[in-house]
This record gives sequence, structure tokens and C-alpha cells, in this order.
Amino acid sequence: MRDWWRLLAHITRLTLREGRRSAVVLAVLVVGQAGVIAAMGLSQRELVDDSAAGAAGGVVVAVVGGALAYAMSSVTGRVRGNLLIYLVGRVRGRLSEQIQRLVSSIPTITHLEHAPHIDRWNRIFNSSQALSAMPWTALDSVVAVLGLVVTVGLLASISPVLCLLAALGVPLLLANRRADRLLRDARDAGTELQRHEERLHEMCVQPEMAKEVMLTDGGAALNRRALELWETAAVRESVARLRGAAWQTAAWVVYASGFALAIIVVARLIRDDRTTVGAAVLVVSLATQLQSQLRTVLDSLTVAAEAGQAVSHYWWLRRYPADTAGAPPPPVLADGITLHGVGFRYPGAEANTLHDVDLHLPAGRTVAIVGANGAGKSTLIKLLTGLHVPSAGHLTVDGVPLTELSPVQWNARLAGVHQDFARLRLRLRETVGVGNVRHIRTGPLIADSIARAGAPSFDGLESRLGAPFGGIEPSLGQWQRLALARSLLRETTAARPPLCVVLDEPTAALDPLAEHELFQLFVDQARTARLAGAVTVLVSHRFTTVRMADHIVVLDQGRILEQGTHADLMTAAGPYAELYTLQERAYR
Ligand SMILES: Nc1ncnc2c1ncn2[C@@H]1O[C@H](COP(=O)(O)OP(=O)(O)OP(=O)(O)O)[C@@H](O)[C@H]1O
Repeated sequence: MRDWWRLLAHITRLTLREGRRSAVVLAVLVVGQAGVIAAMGLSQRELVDDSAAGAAGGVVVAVVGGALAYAMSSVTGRVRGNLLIYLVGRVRGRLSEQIQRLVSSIPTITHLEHAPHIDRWNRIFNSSQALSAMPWTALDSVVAVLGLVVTVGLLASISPVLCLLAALGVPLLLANRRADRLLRDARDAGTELQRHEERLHEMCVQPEMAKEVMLTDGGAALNRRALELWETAAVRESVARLRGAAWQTAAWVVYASGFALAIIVVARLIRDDRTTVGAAVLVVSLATQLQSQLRTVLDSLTVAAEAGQAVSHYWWLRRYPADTAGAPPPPVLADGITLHGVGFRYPGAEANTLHDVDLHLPAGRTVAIVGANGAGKSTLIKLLTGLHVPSAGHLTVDGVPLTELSPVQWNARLAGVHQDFARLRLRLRETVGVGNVRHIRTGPLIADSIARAGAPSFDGLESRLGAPFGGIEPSLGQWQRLALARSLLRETTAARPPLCVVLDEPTAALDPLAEHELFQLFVDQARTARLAGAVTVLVSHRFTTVRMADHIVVLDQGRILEQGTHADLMTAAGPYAELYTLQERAYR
């Protein structure tokens, strides 16, 4: 509940920041609406009673008062609606931006890969409308409750028995809560199905995946499966809605019976001359009003419940990157990076990917990691770059545990290319410039990185990339070179030189000639990095590249099988020597 109040305060502050004057006007109109509704009811009673008593003056006052209240209600209703749309829309935009920033500022990637985490922040996005409307649903609820108190007071002034009408709101409340819970559970259960369905549809429309799907004619089957998932989620939600509606209908039947009884009570009071016809009109008006007030309270509670469901996810996300504090990494590496008994298991996986890895990456050296597919090479790179945190053991940088360093600052001292390099479909200047956003507009530096990586410059730095955006679509190898250009820009323009350069299969998409050219670049790069004391970690299946490294590590099923220089490993005549000889023979 404390989290709910804190979020309400946060959203209220956001609302005031987005439109202080509009928010104040809206609050006044919402509160004033309660008085307007009471004035309409009272004017009806006066109108009937004064007409019966022949008091012309009273009738005029009641008519004018009633007309004014009605006019106010309808005019302000429109203004209220528009102000609400305006304010909630603005706050929603700001909130989505904040959530987006939070998601992208987390230095690790578990929240982007692990399904339960993805579902959590997706639910926040889906509830952003309800979250942005929180101050107004809260105010609506308070005003509706106050209105209820006034209505009940007016009913009691006719007969205390009529107060029981308000008690019939309790079954309504309970039924509503049940309906909310049913819907919430159905939605929670459907989030995963929905995610699967979206991914299956993506496979049919994203060019990379669609190509294969078309080749195997699997599109129809995938769409059928996606439809089945969607239908399962939709049916679950519909069943939950129907069950909730049944509960609510039963509660409204109870309320309608109470209303009929109230009319009978008033009819008897009139027959016994204990009240006026005006009072009967007031009861009808109040009972109708009570009904709409109860509806407002219930609707507000439904929206509040939807927001409430997202509250825990919201604070989870806010607290997620809490440990971004930490010491800055050393200006230059003196000793290097060391892995001490490092083990790693992906969240939700049944077995470890890395087991008990002890490895020293000396400062100023190039270390190559080799191994079969799935051996754990890229995973090791992800641990080095802090994208994942080891499940066992730890890493140290010049003897300081990586967990004690600021993840953001550590990130700023890394460079390189990941195996699944990004195809950033932006303008060429931006595609490379995001390597160091501070220099995204520094054309000559970007052009230099492009040239050094041998990447294409197309029609200049402002060329738009990506066929889906009407731009040029680079080939796979050209995309990889652009990723390299990004890394080079980072290395040459960083305020401090990188401490660790990771190159995870950086030439996999390149032709042999290009690989040869780029290899020269790596050698130069490693030399520069060496001068700056950086560790260069290279993952490659091409042993001609690997043999140039100062130290070679052979991984097998998440364990280090052997390590040493090329000469050491060849002399040892182990798995490395065997693979090297095989490749050499194949290329001869
Ligand atoms: N995000 C992930 N979630 C769960 N398991 C993963 C994830 N990424 C990789 N794995 C698993 O970890 C193991 C090692 O994968 P990794 O990508 O590190 O291998 P690799 O040695 O780089 O292989 P390759 O040579 O094919 O690139 C594999 O069995 C893979 O299924």
C-alpha cells in the first residue's frame, strides 16, 4: 500500500509539472460536480413541494437553481472530459519515456532476455494509461464517497430506513472486486500467450525470419499457431469478463430490489402524510444519483485496481538498477582482468553454461577464445562486459571485484563488437555515431571510423539505412563492418581509452579478402590497445586469426580444456592442435 501512495504522489507531481493550471481547474471542477449534483436533487424537491403549496416565488427559485445546476453540469462535463484527456495523455507520454529510460539504463540484459522479466515491464507499459490517471481516479473516488455521504444524509432526512439503500452498495463493491480479480488473473495468465503470439507473427513479417519461413512454407502453420494462442488468451479473458459480469448483475439485482423497496417505503410515508410528494421525487432522484455515484466509485476502483496491479511492477523496475553506484574503473590496467571460479546459469535454465572458470586476461595482451558451437564463448564475453552477473565465483579488474565498480563507468571503458551485432537502421552518421553519442554530429571522426573499418560510406553520412525506411539496405558483411566502425569510434573518441575490447566473431560475415584486410586492422588495434594497457578478447572459429593472439583459451562445454600460446598448444598436441591442423589442411 505504501508503494501505491508513493506512486500516486509521483504521478501527481508529474501531472502538476505537465499542466499545473489545467490540473487545478480540473480538480475544482471534479469537486464542484458533487455540489452541482446535490443542488439538482434539492431543486427538484423544492419545485414539487412549492408547486403543491402554490408558492410561485419558491417555484421560480427552484427552476432557476435547477436549470443553472443542470447547465453547469453539462458544460463543465465537456471541459472536464477534455482536460482529463489532455492531462492523462501528457503524463502517459512522460511516464512511458521514464519507463523506457529505466529499461534501457539497466546495465545488464537479463530483463530483456528473461521471459518473466519481459512480462513485468510489458505490463507496466500496458497499464500506463491507468497509472497516468491515478490522481484523477483517486480524486473521483474521494468526491464520489463525499457525494455518497451527502446523498445518504439527504435520504436519512426523509426516513432513516432509506439509509439502508447505501448499504446495498456493499454487495456491489464485493462483486466488483471479484470481477476485477477474475480479469486480472486471466490477463496475467494471458501475457505469456500474447508474447508467444506476437513473436510468431513477427516471424512471418520480419524480413530475416520471413525468408526462411517462406522457404519452408511454414507461414500458414505459424499463423495458425499464433491464432490459437491468441484465441486461448481471448477466450480466457472473455470467460473471466462473463463470470465477473454475472457477479455484478446479481449485485445490481439486489440493489434494484432495494430501490423498489425504498419507493414502497416513501409511498407509505406519503399515504400516512408523513412526507411530501417532493420528498418522493427527491428519493427517486437520490436513488438514481446514488446508483451513478456507486458506479463512479466502482469504476474508479477498477481503474485503481488495474493501476495497483502495475504498481509492484513499476517499483520493481525502479529498484532493479539500484546498484549502479560503485567505484570508477582504474584509468589504466596494471594487472588485468581475472575470473575466479566463475560459473554461470542463464535465468530459468536447468544447467550451468559456464563451470568453475579460472582465467587471467593480462593487461595489454590479446586473448583468443575458441571452442565448438555452444561452448560458452559469447557467454564469457557477456560476463566480462557486465551484461550478465556470474552465478558463482567473481571477476576482478586489477584485483577489484567487478561488482564493486560502477557498471555504467565500466561500460564506458569497453569497446568491441558482439556476435549478434545490431543492424541500426538509422542515418549512416547515427548508425556509427551511437558508438559514442557525444560525437554523433562530428562528421570527420565518424567518416574516419567508417574508412578504417572498411565500411561503405554509401551516399554520404546522411544516407538513410534500412529498406523498411526507404533507405539503402547494407549486406550482412557491410552491417558487420558498420558495427566495427562503431567500436572504432568508441575507441578513438572515448574520454578514456577502453580497458577491454571484445571482438566476438568480428569477421564471421566477411569474405576471405576482407577478413585478411580487417585482420591487419585488429593487429593495429590490439597494438594500440596494448599500449593503453587494454585487454583484447577475440572469439573466432578461424584459426589463422586466433594464432596471432598472445594467449589462447580452448573452451569445451563451459569448461577450460586447455590454454597457452599457439606454440605451447601445438606442442601439447591436444584438441587445439588437432583443430588447427584440420583447418590448415582444408585451406591449403
Ligand atoms: N539468453 C540465453 N538464455 C538461455 N540460454 C542461453 C542464452 N544464450 C545462450 N544460451 C545457452 O548457453 C550456451 C552457450 O552459448 P554461447 O552463445 O555462449 O556459445 P558460443 O560458444 O558463443 O557458441 P557459438 O560458437 O555458436 O557462438 C548454449 O547452450 C546456449 O543454448
